[in-house]
Amino acid sequence: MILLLGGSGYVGSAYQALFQRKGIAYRNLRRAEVDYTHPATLTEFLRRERPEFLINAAGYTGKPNVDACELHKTECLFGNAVFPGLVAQACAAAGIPWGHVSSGCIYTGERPDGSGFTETDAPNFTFRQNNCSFYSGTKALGEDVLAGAPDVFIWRLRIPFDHVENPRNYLTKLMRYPRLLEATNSISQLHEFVAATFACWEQRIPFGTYNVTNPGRVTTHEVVALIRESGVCEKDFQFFASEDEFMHVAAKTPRSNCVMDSAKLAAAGITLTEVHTAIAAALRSWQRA
Ligand SMILES: NC(=O)C1=CN([C@@H]2O[C@H](COP(=O)(O)OP(=O)(O)OC[C@H]3O[C@@H](n4cnc5c(N)ncnc54)[C@H](OP(=O)(O)O)[C@@H]3O)[C@@H](O)[C@H]2O)C=CC1
Ligand SMILES: Cc1cn([C@H]2C[C@H](O)[C@@H](COP(=O)(O)OP(=O)(O)O[C@H]3O[C@@H](C)C(=O)[C@@H](O)[C@H]3O)O2)c(=O)[nH]c1=O
Repeated sequence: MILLLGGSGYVGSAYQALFQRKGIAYRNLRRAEVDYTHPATLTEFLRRERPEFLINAAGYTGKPNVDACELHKTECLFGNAVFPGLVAQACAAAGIPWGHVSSGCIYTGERPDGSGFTETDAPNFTFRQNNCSFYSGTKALGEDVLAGAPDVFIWRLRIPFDHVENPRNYLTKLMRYPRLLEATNSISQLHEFVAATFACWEQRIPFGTYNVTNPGRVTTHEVVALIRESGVCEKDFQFFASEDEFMHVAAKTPRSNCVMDSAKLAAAGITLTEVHTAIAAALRSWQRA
């Protein structure tokens, strides 16, 4: 049995859909049922139920976006930085291997030579640099807390999108925001992300940190062009003149926009679709809410 934490959330729901499609036995544990954020409760549960693998898709994101984390710092720090450490302790005590959903939003920009950040590059959008949102700072701390933990995958998801209209879906966001920020990003097709991360366990690739983004990079203008070509939304998309204007008008805290390199995962034999192709495919099978 696979134990899923946070399975009722946006990312967790995609894991549930994957397991149901593949006929994999899993259990979605909810805090309301068993308070898995309480260390002794989680350890006891793991020792009793003995899942073969645990996926931590629980965390604090802020809704509708990370701006909300600036107002809920205690929950954000606990959910993203303290809680992963508690899961690590419980899994180590019970001898359960596991995977943690982290975020690529602990980077900004690209490498000095223009290439994407690899897993060996230190995050540069963190409390250490004092340039980040509270959310990104806590996600980077969560990775710090897990440094050296045994038998854990750290999977970096970035700005998820798929074919289903949803306020959390990047494509929906771009269609609904009154004005857009021009940026270059590596992003993750949500269903490819959950399939690729579970494949890490199924194929028993080495534990460690993996960037799980669709290969390549895409600009906001390119995504908008794909949306318009698809016919899903033909509105006249408006852009901010600069990041300063975006920060002044639409955001409370800086956003991570960054390019990531997913070659480590590919070298382990797990591949995702090239990013423009994946966006076009999502738009081709677009499902309205
Ligand atoms: N959505 C995104 O854009 C991205 C998300 N991520 C990461 O993926 C993980 C899941 O995100 P997402 O699915 O969007 O989040 P959601 O808010 O949709 O779901 C998170 C789930 O986590 C559980 N949970 C446990 N502790 C907390 C807490 N302190 N605060 C809030 N929820 C908690 C809840 O489940 P219950 O109460 O039922 O147990 C909740 O349903 C997070 O770690 C996030 O940082 C990474 C990159 C991008
Ligand atoms: C608010 C806003 C954002 N944007 C841009 C900024 C950025 O490039 C992109 C996403 O910004 P948002 O504010 O929607 O999303 P944000 O909350 O920053 O999204 C993040 O959520 C957390 C949970 C993560 O871990 C990230 O990977 C990412 O998905 O949209 C606009 O173009 N216009 C807007 O009005």
